[in-house]
Amino acid sequence: HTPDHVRTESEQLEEDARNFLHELDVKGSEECTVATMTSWNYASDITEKHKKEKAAAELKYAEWEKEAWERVRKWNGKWETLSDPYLKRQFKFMSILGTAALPKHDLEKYNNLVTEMSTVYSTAKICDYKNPRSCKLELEPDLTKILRTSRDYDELEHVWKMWRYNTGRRIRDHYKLFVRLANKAAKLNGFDNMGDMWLYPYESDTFRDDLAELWQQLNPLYQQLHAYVRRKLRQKYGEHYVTRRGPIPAHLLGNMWAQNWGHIYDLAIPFPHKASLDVTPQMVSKGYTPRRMFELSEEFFVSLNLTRMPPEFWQHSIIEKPQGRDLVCHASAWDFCNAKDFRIKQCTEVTMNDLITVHHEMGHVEYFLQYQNLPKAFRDGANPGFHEAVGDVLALSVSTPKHLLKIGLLNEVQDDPEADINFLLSMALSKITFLPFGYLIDLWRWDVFSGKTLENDWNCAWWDLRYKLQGIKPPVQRSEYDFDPGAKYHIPGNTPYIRYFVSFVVQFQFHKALCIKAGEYDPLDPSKPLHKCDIDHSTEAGNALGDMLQLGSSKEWPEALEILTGTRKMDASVIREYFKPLELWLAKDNERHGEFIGWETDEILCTSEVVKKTAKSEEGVAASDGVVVGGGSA
Ligand SMILES: C[C@H](N[C@H](C(=O)O)[C@@H]1CCCN1C(=O)[C@@H](N)CC(=O)O)C(=O)N1CCC[C@H]1C(=O)O
Ligand SMILES: [Zn+2]
Repeated sequence: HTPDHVRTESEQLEEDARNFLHELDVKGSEECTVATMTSWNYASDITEKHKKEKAAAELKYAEWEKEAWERVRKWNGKWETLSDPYLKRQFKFMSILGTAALPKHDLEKYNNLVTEMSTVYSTAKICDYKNPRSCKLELEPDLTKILRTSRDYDELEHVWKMWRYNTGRRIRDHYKLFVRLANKAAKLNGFDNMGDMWLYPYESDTFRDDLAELWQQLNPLYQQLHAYVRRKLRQKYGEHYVTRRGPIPAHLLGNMWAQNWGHIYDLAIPFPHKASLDVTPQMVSKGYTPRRMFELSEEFFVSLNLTRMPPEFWQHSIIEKPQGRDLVCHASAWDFCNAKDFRIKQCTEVTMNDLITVHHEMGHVEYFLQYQNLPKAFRDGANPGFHEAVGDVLALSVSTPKHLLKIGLLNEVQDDPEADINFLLSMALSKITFLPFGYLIDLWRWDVFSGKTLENDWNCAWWDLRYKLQGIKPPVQRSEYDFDPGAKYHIPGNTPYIRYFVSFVVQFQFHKALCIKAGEYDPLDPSKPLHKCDIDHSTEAGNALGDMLQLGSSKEWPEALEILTGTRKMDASVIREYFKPLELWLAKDNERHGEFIGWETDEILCTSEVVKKTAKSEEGVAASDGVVVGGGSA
């Protein structure tokens, strides 16, 4: 036998590879902690000082990434011969350098553009419609509250228009430079453009086709819901504003981007004499606080035998909007790469919608916790869509009337077909309405990165997609003077978006698998339909979910999906099964009202000219100059 100190050559190579990767892993995590901390400081307190510190830290981190990448490259030709797939996969991921491949001055410009666009978005304020002297309204909580609660057509139009005037329009030129530098970085990484580089984590060369197929399967259900909601909005606002066969004006849907129509549930509820399922009033009357909302979410994870939040989480998270300073209020979850410090930053309001967002963000942290001991190269979702799905899966259980009764937010559950339709409609107003939006954001961006959409067509290409997929239109005509994509966080924030579309499909596949494990769903038992399942306190379900989350990105996502659900493919039939009773009801209801399914228009939604509007005509200019325009009744 060979003495144990004499290894074969391949065993020696494997031993060296392990030591090499471990050393990079330790150093990489330390560098990541420093960079993340300065990013947190900027995002939670936007000042010149924090911006500078963040810019410096980003350059320093890029230097480390470049050094690590050059050391990995020295293993080219060797790492591919390793027998252990776990090691090979780490080398594969670490062979992609990212934007750090840019020359330093380009990278500095790129980073500053992203920070500048984010700052414009996060600090934008507009003048109040009713009181044009007050010009300090912010997106959170002011504008989201108006979009949620106002039923004043003109006030909604003012807010919708002015938000875009003070955000998207102001970063259009930044974005031009950003796209060029992003594509330069992509090419340095061997990709044709940044859109292709963004799809790399999905490890599939049929990914775009698979997405198109999913949308085809889901579009019919969306069209039925769209027709039904259009009728309800026509009843509310009149045929002049909401026509029988036309697209829906985008500012009437309860949300600044028309991505979630949950806040117009009161206008659309099918059976008004049945209990409303928006438990916001109960949350307020029971004295819910943001802290209580986070603890409620944590309790759900713990009831599934998943991991509790560490002390640092409660110590350092920001869960209520701090007063007296600018910050990025858009909710986010943070992993500080040290298996200790995990945070959420959220300007939480006491509403049901925010309770769902709390679960969404906590889902990210739970994933961070489940894979915290993996090598850094594997500390990601199996694909980015999986990361977006974790919290939403739990929220599917929390949203059920049965669960809301359990936690005292409903005092009775009516178990009858009409109550069922009311519930399914409330779910569809956030889950089905989101699908075309979740798909089109990166359809637009992929075409921008690939050059298929030219700079002069950016805004009208956006409205083509918004019209074609969502069946909505801008309340006022748009032009290439505007840049409406820039009014949505993820564009200035440079966060890919297709992950959310993937999540909204796979979260129902996860839900179904977990409900079977929890004994809460049985396809053959009509008393246990998928939409009534609540997995809370099921350790079988929790352990199965945990087993998948612990893989991080160490396995290709079809394998991770198979471990949990038994299938290797994204499958739209599960979300359609969940909403089946509603789909049948909508088809009948639309038929009964002779509703036109789909939309058409001969309006020009967006002109390709640059129609420059003078500031006066656009802004609710302060009354100090005596002329109040666009501000409604003085
Ligand atoms: C409210 C939520 N904020 C994002 C999220 O939580 O995904 C934030 C901002 C961008 C990335 N991000 C993170 O927190 C990441 N660090 C998570 C990770 O680690 O991958 C969000 O943007 N959502 C939720 C529903 C649809 C979409 C929207 O609101 O349009
Ligand atoms: Zn998310």
